[in-house]
Amino acid sequence: MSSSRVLVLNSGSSSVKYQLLDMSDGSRLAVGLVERIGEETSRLKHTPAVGESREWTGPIADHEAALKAVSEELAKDGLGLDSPELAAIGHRVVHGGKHFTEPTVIDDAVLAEIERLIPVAPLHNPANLTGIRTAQALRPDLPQVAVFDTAFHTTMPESAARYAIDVRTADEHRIRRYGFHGTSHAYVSRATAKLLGKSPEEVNVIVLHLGNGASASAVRGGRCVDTSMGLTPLEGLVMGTRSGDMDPAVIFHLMRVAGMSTDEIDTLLNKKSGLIGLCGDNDMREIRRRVDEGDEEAQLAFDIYIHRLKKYIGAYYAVLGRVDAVAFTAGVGENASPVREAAVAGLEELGLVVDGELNAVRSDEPRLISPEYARVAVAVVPTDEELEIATQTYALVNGSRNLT
Ligand SMILES: Nc1ncnc2c1ncn2[C@@H]1O[C@H](COP(=O)(O)OP(=O)(O)O)[C@@H](O)[C@H]1O
Ligand SMILES: CC(=O)OP(=O)(O)O
Ligand SMILES: [Mg+2]
Repeated sequence: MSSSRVLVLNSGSSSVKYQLLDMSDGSRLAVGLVERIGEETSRLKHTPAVGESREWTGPIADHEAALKAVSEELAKDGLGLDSPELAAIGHRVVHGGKHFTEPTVIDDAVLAEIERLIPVAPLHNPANLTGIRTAQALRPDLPQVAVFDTAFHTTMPESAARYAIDVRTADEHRIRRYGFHGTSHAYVSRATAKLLGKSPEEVNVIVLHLGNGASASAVRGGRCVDTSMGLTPLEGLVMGTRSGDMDPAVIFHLMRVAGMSTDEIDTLLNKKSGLIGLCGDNDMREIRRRVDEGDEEAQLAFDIYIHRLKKYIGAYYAVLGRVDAVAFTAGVGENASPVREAAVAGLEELGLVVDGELNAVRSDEPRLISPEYARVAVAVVPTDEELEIATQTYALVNGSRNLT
């Protein structure tokens, strides 16, 4: 029997997203999500390609229990992890440091390196590790592949990757800018070139990945030359719950003047800042609803979000020199037309214009939202991290690296 199926696991801090794909034709056999892991009201939603979606709510204590529940759901559709048709399991791993520039078959040394990087990705790498270990226990015979968020950004020049701090201290503690969401930036920059009818080598693209976590990247001819996240996924844009850029002296001030501990400040900046810290909501739908009702707190949060986004568009325009396209992606970028409109408003002199009618269209397809005359294409390009992880995983276990 041919084995062309790949299971992709994207384990987040309190969720697991998964997809089972048949790589002979790229079709999805099942997709699903377990959220609120560790709470009493964990929720599993499983959607097979054939048949109805199933939902289940109840306590799922940890990522190990979540994966076992996923495996049971798959088995009900005859798609269990014991299937001989499964070729490999692909895992999203958020922090791969400087070392991992390519998808990698996981062995003990790879696991040890992912574990060593926990201090710089405390929300993400532990969940990724549990996902890998549980999957290994269920199918010890199968290749398990790690696809790193950081890999696409390893092409950044030193001038973009280094912080201007003492070189010896930085080297000793491996402090540099790694960047994240790389799988999405890679996929979306290639899909944007395709939308323009060009090859990735021919185009310069600014990718704006705006989900709950958010990051921007500058991609020159298919290679990342700068990105907004740094040592950890805290730097850069305003996010759902993370502050993004700020004067690092804010931290000393909070320690000295507010008497806060390191852990308290970590929680403040990662979980209680960004949109939720500014207005109490981190969901852009809710923020726009409040803005439309004249809520000033929500309006200010929106304005701060847009101001930062616009600064990065300008910065990456300057880094690239010539820009062929600006691509919006992820939950906010794909759905929130007011964010897209506001982010490029006033940038006509840079060749950036959004057409109101095109921007209002709702679709799952990659599409242009700039008028034909515009010098720079503005596009909405849905990301598909799971498909990209499956493609890279399958290519690696099959010995070919041809990505489309
Ligand atoms: N229709 C919509 N309008 C505005 N924002 C949306 C819409 N749908 C989703 N979002 C935003 O997308 C976010 C989630 O994006 P997603 O890319 O799934 O993030 P993550 O992978 O980080 O969980 C939500 O927090 C919400 O703010
Ligand atoms: C790296 C990162 O921020 O990921 P996510 O958006 O999934 O939290
Ligand atoms: Mg995401």
